[in-house]
Order: sequence, then C-alpha cells, then structure tokens
Amino acid sequence: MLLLLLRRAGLLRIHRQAPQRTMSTFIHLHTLDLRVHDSPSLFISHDPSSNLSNQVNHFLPVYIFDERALDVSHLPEGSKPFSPRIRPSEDGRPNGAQQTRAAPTSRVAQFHRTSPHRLWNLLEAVYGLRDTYRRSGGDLLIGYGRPEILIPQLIKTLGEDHVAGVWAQKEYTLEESNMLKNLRKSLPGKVKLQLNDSKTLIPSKHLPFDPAKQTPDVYTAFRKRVEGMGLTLGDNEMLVPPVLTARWSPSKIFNDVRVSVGKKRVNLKSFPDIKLEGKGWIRSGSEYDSMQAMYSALVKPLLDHPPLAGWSSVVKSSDEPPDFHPESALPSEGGSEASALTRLEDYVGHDPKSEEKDGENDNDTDRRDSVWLGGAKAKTYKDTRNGLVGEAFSTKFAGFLALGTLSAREAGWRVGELLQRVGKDAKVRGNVYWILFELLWRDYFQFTTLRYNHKPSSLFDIDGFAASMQDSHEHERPDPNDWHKPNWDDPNDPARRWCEGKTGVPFIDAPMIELRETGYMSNRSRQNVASFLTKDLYVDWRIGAEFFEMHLIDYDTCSNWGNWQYQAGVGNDPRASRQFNPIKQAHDYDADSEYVKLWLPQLEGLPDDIIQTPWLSNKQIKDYPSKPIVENPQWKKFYHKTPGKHSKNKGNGGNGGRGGGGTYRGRSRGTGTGRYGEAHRGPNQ
Ligand SMILES: Cc1cc2nc3c(=O)[nH]c(=O)nc-3n(C[C@H](O)[C@H](O)[C@H](O)COP(=O)(O)OP(=O)(O)OC[C@H]3O[C@@H](n4cnc5c(N)ncnc54)[C@H](O)[C@@H]3O)c2cc1C
Repeated sequence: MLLLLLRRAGLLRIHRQAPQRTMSTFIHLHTLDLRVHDSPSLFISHDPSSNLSNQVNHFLPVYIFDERALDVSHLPEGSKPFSPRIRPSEDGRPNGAQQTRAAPTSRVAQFHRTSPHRLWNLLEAVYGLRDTYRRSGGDLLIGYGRPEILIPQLIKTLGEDHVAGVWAQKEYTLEESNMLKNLRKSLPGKVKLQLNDSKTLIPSKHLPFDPAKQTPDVYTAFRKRVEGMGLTLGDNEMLVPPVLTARWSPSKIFNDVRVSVGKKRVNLKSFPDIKLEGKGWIRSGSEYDSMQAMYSALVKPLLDHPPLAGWSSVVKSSDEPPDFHPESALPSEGGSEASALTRLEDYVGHDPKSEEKDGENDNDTDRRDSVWLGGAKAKTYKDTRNGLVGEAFSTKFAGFLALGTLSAREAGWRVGELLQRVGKDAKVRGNVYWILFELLWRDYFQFTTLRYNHKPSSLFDIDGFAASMQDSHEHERPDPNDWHKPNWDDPNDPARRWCEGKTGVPFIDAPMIELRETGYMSNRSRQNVASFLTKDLYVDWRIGAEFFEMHLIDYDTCSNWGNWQYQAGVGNDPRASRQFNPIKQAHDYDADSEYVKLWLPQLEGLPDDIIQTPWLSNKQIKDYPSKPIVENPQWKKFYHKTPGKHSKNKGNGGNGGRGGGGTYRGRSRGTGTGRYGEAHRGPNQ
C-alpha cells in the first residue's frame, strides 16, 4: 500500500528496462542485380521510417559465383564439375538422372556456358560493386559454390537471432528460381527469404493482368495493354520511378552509396564483423580478393578446352584480361555499374537539376520546363538502331540490363523524362519512344517465360512455348524430328560451319566472327544468323541459342531463348515462319559492305557488286569458302545489285523501319515464298 501511495505521489519511479535491441543483419544476395541504384533492399534496410530499418544495424551484401554456371574447380576446394560432362538424352532433352550434379556446360551441344569475354564482364560487374560498397565503408562478401549451401552457413556464423532476413531479386527463369526455392527451403526456421520485384521495367504487380496466367501470346497485344496504363511518369503509369538509393551525378562520376529518403540522406549501414567459417568464401585481402586472380582461376577451364572456332584473338592467357576489341560495337570496356550509368548518360542525357548536391535531392520538383543535357543519340534511336558498325547505333544497354548493373526502371524513367522534354516533333518523339518499345520486348520475354515455363524447361524445349499455346498454328510449326543434329567432327557439318563463321555467305559469317571476337552482335545480325541456321540450314535452333549463351555479353535467358524460339517458329506468335534473305538484307543494311569488310578483310579486294556473294567471282579467296554452304533460289534476284541503291541503312543510320525487309515466308530449306507481311512484325524486324 505504501509503495502504491509513493508511486502515485510521484516519489517512487520504477524504471522498467527498455527492451534490449538485438543487433540485426540484413542480408542481400546479389544475383542479376549487380547495382546499388534502384535497389529495393538498400532502401528498405535504410529507410528510417520503416520498422525493419530500425531493427537493422548491419547491411551484408553477398555475391556467389554459382558452380552450375561456372567451373570453380581451380578455386581452393572448389568442387569439380560433373565428369564425364552431361550427355543429353536421344531427343536432346536433359537426362534427369545426370541433372543432380549439373556441369557448367550447355545441355544440347555441350558448349561452355560462358566465354572469357563474358566472364571478364561479369567480374567487372561484381568487383565494381564491391568497390562501390567499399568506398562507402561497406563491403561485398564474395563466395563460390551454391547459395543454398553457403547462405545458411553464413546465417549460422552470424547467429540466427541476429539476422533480419535474406533478400534477393525475383527471377523468372527455371534455374534461377529453382536456386531461390532451394535457398528458401534451406534457411533456418526464423529466417525468411524475401524477393524484390526489381527486374523488369513494369513491376509485375502493376500489370493490368496476371502475368503468370494471362500474358498475351502476341507482343502487340501485350504492349497495347501495358501502354494503356499511360506513358507519362508516375506510380500508376507504365513507367514507375526507380527506388531512390544511390544517385549518380554525371559531373562526379559514380561515387558512393547513400540512400535518399525524401530529401534526407542516410549513409550505408556497416558491414558486420564476421568470422567466416567453411569453404567457398573469399576473405578480404586473400588472393582471390583480386579480380585478376579470380579471372585466372575461372578462365583456366575455358582456355584449357577452347571451342572449335577458338576464343577471341584478344583473349591471351589466364594471366591477363581480354583486351577491349578495337572494332567492338560496345561503347566501352567495362561491365560495371559505373560504365552502365555512364552509357545511360551518354545515350539519353540528363536534367542538370537532378544532379546530386550534398544534403539535398530535388527529385520531387517538377522539371518539365528545365533544360536537358545530351540525348542526341536517343533522339535518333529508331533511325539508327539497325546499324552494324560503331557504338552509336543502338543503346547497348542490354549487357548492363542482363547483369542488372543498369536497372530497367532507371533507364525507362530517364527515357520517359527525355520524352517529356522533346516537344511535339513527331519524328524525335518516335525515335525516343522506340527505346521504350524495345524495353517492353525485354519485359515481354520475361513475362512469357513466367507464363509458359510451368512444365520443366519448356523455354529450352525443342518444340518451344508454341506447344503449350492454344492458338499454336500447328501446321506451320517445324517438326522436331526434322531439325539437323550436328556431327562436330565433320568440318563440313552445317552447324559447325555456322559457328565458325565459314558458311561462305559473308553477311552471315561476319556477325559470327564479330560475336566471337567482341561478345556482341547487332539485333539485325542476330535475326539474320538465327534465320539462316534454322531456316536455311535447318539446324536444331537450341544449338544457336546455346552458342549465343556462351558468347553474348548481354546474354539474358528469357530474351535469348525467347528470341530464338520466335525466329525458329516455335515461340510466341508461331504463325510466321520467318526467313530472312541474307543477300537482300546485306544490300539493305550493309550498302557499302563496310561491315563485311571489317570482319572479313580477305574479301576487301572484290568488286562492290559481288562482295556479298563472293562465289560469283572467279577469284580464289584465301581463307574463305569458294561456295556457300547452301544457295537459296530467292537470293538470285539480288545478285549483282549495286550496293547503296536499295539501302535502308545509310551510313549505319538508315530508316530502321520494321517492315521485315528482306524476309520471306516458307518452312523448309530454300523454299522462300514471298514477303513477310506487315501484320506480323516481330522483335526488331
Ligand atoms: C536470336 C536472338 C537472340 C537474342 N539474344 C538476346 C540476349 O541474350 N539478351 C538480350 O538482351 N537481347 C537479346 N536479343 C534481343 C536484341 O537483339 C538485343 O537486346 C539487342 O541487340 C542488344 O543491343 P542494344 O542494347 O543496343 O539494343 P537496343 O536496340 O538499344 O534496345 C534497347 C533494349 O531493348 C531490349 N531489346 C531490344 N530488342 C529486344 C528483343 N528483340 N528482345 C528482348 N529485348 C530486346 C534490350 O534490353 C535492349 O538493351 C536477341 C535477339 C535475337 C534475334
């Protein structure tokens, strides 16, 4: 009673101890989101107004080189790949029994799943990200093996009670989503995996339909529904703002990680002090903390077993990184986030008002009337996108988008901002808008994969998505038994000659050499070589997709396999058997043969009217086939045409029209039947 009276009189205070805040670590597993800008994880772990952020003391970003995609056997205690390498079953489908120990080789052709070029590009992205974190007082923990094994070990080291959760980007492809499923299952009880929807231009939850069930079978229907949301900039419009995390200032070059919340800035939370246990981690200051040492270890298996046509001439040894190819159409060496944002700036430009100033961020200001710096390339995008030579002809965002060093939303938002400033000039607007049109193709392939990838591996199946589509125009689809299966030991095998750039058709061989040499090939050429492989040589289209996977710096599972399916007539909109006429295409898009001469210098001495058809010359050309591997009767109409007369691509600019110029219809080898119609335009025709 006395106590109660004293307390009421305010003479006795009972101090209840405030609950002790446990130190908590936020783990973000970087996969194909190797950036700090537009990062939902950075935002939610740092936003002072969120409960979660208040519980988090440490931010722990992790990247793991996955042994299913890369041979890690030269790293300390790195596991050996499956040996002998996986053999596909008779029909080319992966053999289930052997899948338990996947090797980093492709399923059908047993190609490496990466090239030295692609590897170096990935390392630049990963180590570039680490350097960005380090500059900000943080770090990136790098490991190798399998995330679903390493992350639980890490949590054990930190203590389950001290981990706020694990975050990662949501992926749409089988391998990546399986890894995430396994990771989810392997986490200890209290720790949950959360997925960020940060991959696509349009967040899937904003779509006016359920992408897993209702993504339309035809791109135009998809685009119209999405554009129906409105093309202006805003949360409920098609273009949603990127998350305000690290901002980039063109004048300062990318420097550090600070999360902007309204006008407030928050510095990066500290990296936890961890005593790493077990194998598979790269310790700070250890040998493989160096990017060069990591390259040496990962590139060795590739150099020890080069593919038939070899690697690029700029790939020397495991002790030095590949040089930047002087003729590359890529804008710069470097796959890092800094390179990505530099390219975005170079191509699209920016509003000087959005430049970051210390302590403020005026993103909320309506900047519609202010000036815009740069953007000349974006303003001619549609006119020039069918170019073949030089860096300026298209955005070259794809490589950055593939590794997530550039966020599609950051790119789309910036393009949207430019679109608001360009005024009423329909031509300029059309050029700028077309970048969004193409970025939507990327989203489209992600969402179609989500819709049709239910049965195992249908993205990779010989009969493609078309087999599961209702309106599949079955009679026009190729018969899976008709596809040619290569004999790699035969130097005359059509698949081998295609891979080696030795078909004897210069407009096909030049891009195949460019791909091997630089890791890039223009969209125009991708369509031509894909059509040639599948419609003229009738080679199993998956071999083409796997060859691209090995070499393309911008390899993206959905875009690559989706486009290959489309070209092979087994994917979306399977009605059209699209076949390109490479001779007409050469006249249209390589009018002065600049491109062909660049990659096949041995043809340089030939007269202009036969350089694209060297078999019409009496001259024996050194190091080049004297006859094309096939000759389609449709080509003859375009023999001896004077280059330039029919050009659609003047000076690697051209009209960039999507009229499908130079395509003809027809299912089987060498039986083109007329031009392909306007109504069925495909990706980038
Ligand atoms: C057989 C074949 C395979 C392909 N493989 C890939 C691949 O692995 N990765 C990849 O990103 N693209 C792929 N593409 C699509 C396209 O060729 C490339 O995106 C483009 O050439 C990359 O250069 P860019 O960034 O300068 O493109 P831009 O012309 O500047 O286009 C801007 C962006 O739009 C997107 N985009 C443009 N065209 C397409 C398309 N047809 N499909 C999907 N997205 C598109 C890309 O993200 C690109 O970066 C493939 C196309 C074909 C025909």
